[in-house]
Amino acid sequence: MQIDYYSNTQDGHPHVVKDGHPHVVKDCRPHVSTRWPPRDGLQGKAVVDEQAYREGKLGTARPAGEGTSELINKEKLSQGRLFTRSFEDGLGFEYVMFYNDAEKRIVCVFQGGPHLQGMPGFFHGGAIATMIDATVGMNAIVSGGIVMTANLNINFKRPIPLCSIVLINSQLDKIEGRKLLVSCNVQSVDEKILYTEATSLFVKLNPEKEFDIKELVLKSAPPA
Ligand SMILES: CCCCCCCCCCCCCCCC(=O)SCCNC(=O)CCNC(=O)[C@H](O)C(C)(C)COP(=O)(O)OP(=O)(O)OC[C@H]1O[C@@H](n2cnc3c(N)ncnc32)[C@H](O)[C@@H]1OP(=O)(O)O
Repeated sequence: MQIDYYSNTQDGHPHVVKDGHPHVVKDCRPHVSTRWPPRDGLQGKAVVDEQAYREGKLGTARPAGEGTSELINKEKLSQGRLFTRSFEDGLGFEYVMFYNDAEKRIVCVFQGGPHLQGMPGFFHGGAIATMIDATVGMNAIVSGGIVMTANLNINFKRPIPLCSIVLINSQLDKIEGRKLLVSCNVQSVDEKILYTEATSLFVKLNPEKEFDIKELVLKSAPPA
């Protein structure tokens, strides 16, 4: 068995496991300790300035002493959790993903809980969008490495009943340089109802940049 992206599967981090054919992507438990951004076990180029992160400087808009407020303080950052793993068991996002490496696609079996309600009795559109982003995002990550969502287009065709089980079928369509185009649909388990369709664009973070995530945080800081 080969473990990608995260070498430590005991620490509560999400991780990707390649396990023969089809490859299986498992998002590990317990979700309550899942943290983002990842700090341990990330293979390859670090995207976070570890020292700055530990010292709580990562989210500082400007160097201390210039009278600027902290964007994100160390304590709050340390409480970070993967959004889809931030609910109590059964109340939020319950899912497992199966990755087929040969076909570059993921099937996600998703059962949302009652805290994802929008219109009474149906899922909130944002919850559906989150699960779509997580699935196409994982497809892009396992296909291309560290990426961020640049564009996500969703057509909601039918409301999805709360607590029902659905399939999210995701497919890598094209890679153009740093851009990965991934499409997906959401269907009932018997594949008779098409609930949602989506297309997405993911961009691989620029390898020329030294601190990608840090730079993004700093760029996003509101004016002092
Ligand atoms: C790592 C291990 C993880 C392991 C597991 C982790 C946990 C499990 C996670 C599950 C998966 C969750 C997945 C969620 C992922 C998010 O939700 S990410 C959060 C939402 N996204 C964001 O906040 C991104 C905000 N945007 C940005 O930071 C920047 O715009 C980007 C996307 C990084 C791109 O910036 P850049 O690197 O400077 O790229 P840039 O040079 O501007 O553009 C590159 C190319 O893309 C094109 N492009 C860029 N944006 C667009 C756009 N919106 N439309 C069209 N084209 C565009 C450009 O035109 C350009 O094209 P070419 O000229 O090359 O043909």
